[in-house]
Amino acid sequence: MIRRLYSLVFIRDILNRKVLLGFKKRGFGKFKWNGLGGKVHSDESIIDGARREAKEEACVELENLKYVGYLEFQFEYDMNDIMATHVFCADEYSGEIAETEEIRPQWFDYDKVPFDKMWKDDKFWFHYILSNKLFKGFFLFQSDQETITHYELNEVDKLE
Ligand SMILES: CNc1ncnc2c1ncn2[C@@H]1O[C@H](COP(=O)(O)OP(=O)(O)OP(=O)(O)O)[C@@H](O)[C@H]1O
Repeated sequence: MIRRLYSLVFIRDILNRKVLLGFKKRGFGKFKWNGLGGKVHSDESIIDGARREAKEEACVELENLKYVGYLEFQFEYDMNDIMATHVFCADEYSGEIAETEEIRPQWFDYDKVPFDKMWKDDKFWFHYILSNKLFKGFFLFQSDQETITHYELNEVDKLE
């Protein structure tokens, strides 16, 4: 079994109850809204990977990242491969959020998150992002990348 490491980052505007999502213009998850993030490189820590992706994808610099969730994704077309995704939140940032060739960033009200244009698992765990709870989950998708065959999801007290 191969576990590949990924980061996924949600920037929150707590005061105005908004969350920043990015519209993916190319690659895996193309034309879906998601957090910022991507593959963790072999020469960096997971949190540094999260910071790097936020900068690369939306030109934003993040200091205080909170580790909030761990998600594993598996697809029936390759049962030997697991996408091990470490999910982070950030409530402050510096720099100016800007569109890049990969991502079009946009703020969404907490109650207008576009779940119908996101990965199908997102609506199961997104409430944890908005309520400051820690979570762990596993989602098995059919090869169409749209149908969830099986999932497990739990709130946890701590993440290792
Ligand atoms: C299946 N259900 C899913 N639900 C929610 N989020 C999902 C996801 N599956 C993948 N993700 C996230 O999507 C990003 C892909 O990253 P990805 O574009 O492959 O990485 P990276 O930017 O390094 O790639 P390239 O530079 O294009 O090679 C990464 O944050 C990863 O955690």
